[in-house]
Amino acid sequence: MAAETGDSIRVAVTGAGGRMGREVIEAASDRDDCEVSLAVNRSPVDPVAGVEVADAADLPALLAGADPAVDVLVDFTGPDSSVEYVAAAAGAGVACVVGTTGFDDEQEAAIADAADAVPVLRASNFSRGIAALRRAVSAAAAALPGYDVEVTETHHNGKVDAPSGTALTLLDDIEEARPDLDERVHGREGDAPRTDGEIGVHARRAGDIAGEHEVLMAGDENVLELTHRAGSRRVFAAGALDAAAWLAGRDAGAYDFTEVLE
Ligand SMILES: NC(=O)C1=CN([C@@H]2O[C@H](COP(=O)(O)OP(=O)(O)OC[C@H]3O[C@@H](n4cnc5c(N)ncnc54)[C@H](OP(=O)(O)O)[C@@H]3O)[C@@H](O)[C@H]2O)C=CC1
Ligand SMILES: O=C(O)C1=N[C@H](C(=O)O)C[C@H](O)C1
Repeated sequence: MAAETGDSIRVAVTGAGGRMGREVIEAASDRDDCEVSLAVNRSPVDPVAGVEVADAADLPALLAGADPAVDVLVDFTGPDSSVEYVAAAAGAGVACVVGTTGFDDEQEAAIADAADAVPVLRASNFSRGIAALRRAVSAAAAALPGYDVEVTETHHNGKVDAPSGTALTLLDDIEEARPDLDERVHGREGDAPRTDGEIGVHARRAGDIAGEHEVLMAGDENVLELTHRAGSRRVFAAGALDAAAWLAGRDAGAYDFTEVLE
């Protein structure tokens, strides 16, 4: 793998005109282990950090004709487009790092199918801090049976999906540690007393907040608040490129970001 051999991997970026696409391209320009050899976007955009951005409709042909070949595609777009881009990469034998969130079950399955053909690493959050938060939340949930749990996420006012993919991942972790918690209640209004088995879920949208996640656990006169704040989107771009360098050259299959951090 690049990190072990010292070689630089060739990365294709989809959504190159987006918040994260731009961050990934800019972050890659400061690294020795990867270079962006292909960037695409649905709508026309000017070059990003000196990288020309092609029409996303041409991605299959561009991947097939790339010489040298692209090693890893990095995708931070939207669910319907992400499925298309990952299928194009799989068809071209290109590994995929997928950061897009908001997939429905059918779209999740389509992304998973690509792992039959190429290495696929999908993560709702590419920050090391959230990986640490997940471990802390799982341990706390297991250590505090019967406690009430609430999850709150806060993001910039341009975020489309709610709750965040990270919040959904945290909810999965909590429910695995606390099987008695089996109902997700999204917001509250009117006459809405807490019921047994529920986890409250809240999504806030404001300013250009990169991403904050808080898990509250309360019971027996104890209150536990576990919180992660991303200082900027650079955190996620760095993690995604770390994942790309780690994934390049591996066998086809589904991989997890926690493996990259080991
Ligand atoms: N896993 C992680 O660590 C992180 C994940 N994310 C996720 O990445 C995704 C993109 O976030 P962000 O960069 O802020 O979004 P933006 O809206 O800023 O960018 C989206 C980019 O993808 C393109 N795009 C292609 N298809 C779609 C589609 N169906 N819907 C929306 N955009 C599309 C857009 O092109 P065009 O402009 O032509 O529409 C745009 O260039 C989100 O799902 C977000 O949750 C974000 C940060 C970290
Ligand atoms: O849309 C964003 O910005 C982010 N989305 C991801 C999510 O939905 O969890 C990750 C991060 O919180 C930023």
